[in-house]
Amino acid sequence: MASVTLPISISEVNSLSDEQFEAVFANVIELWPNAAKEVKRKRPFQNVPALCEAFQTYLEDITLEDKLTILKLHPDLAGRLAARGELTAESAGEQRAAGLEGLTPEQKKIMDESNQRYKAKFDFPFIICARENKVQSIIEGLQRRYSNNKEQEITTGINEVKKICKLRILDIVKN
Ligand SMILES: NC(=O)N[C@H]1NC(=O)NC1=O
Repeated sequence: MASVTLPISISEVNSLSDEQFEAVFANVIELWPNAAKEVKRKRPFQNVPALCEAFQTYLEDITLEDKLTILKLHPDLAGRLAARGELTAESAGEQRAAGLEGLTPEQKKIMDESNQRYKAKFDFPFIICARENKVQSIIEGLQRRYSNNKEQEITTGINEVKKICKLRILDIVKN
């Protein structure tokens, strides 16, 4: 497969082979290449917003089971994978942008405890679009959203996945 040099334009997106499209958009939803397999069939796209919209619609239309699987594929923020350097490149960049690499020991303890408590209640990790937040708003979100019910948190989590997805697409395709 010919490699693709990023970023690309929307007309280049429309001209990619199916295989190239799947490879380029494989991780716009964390560790969920199935989305690109579906969305490639919706080509051609008029513009970048239409491409983003197709991924958002995909996320709305999948089964509850797939939504839960997607939520569970996300790494904890400032968690074990981050400490081991085992995040995807995308997630590592997002966590860095939010300032999560520079937590004080006290903030790290709060994050660890709050992440654990959240996961014990909902059975999936706390998800927030890190690039639209900073350490303080992430910690506040973790604590505030803990009091929601599971249905609310599935909806909120998937909405955050949509924001993460859109920013990842905008890193790939120039507007
Ligand atoms: N847990 C969680 O929110 N993880 C994600 N958030 C984000 O912006 N990138 C991620 O991997």
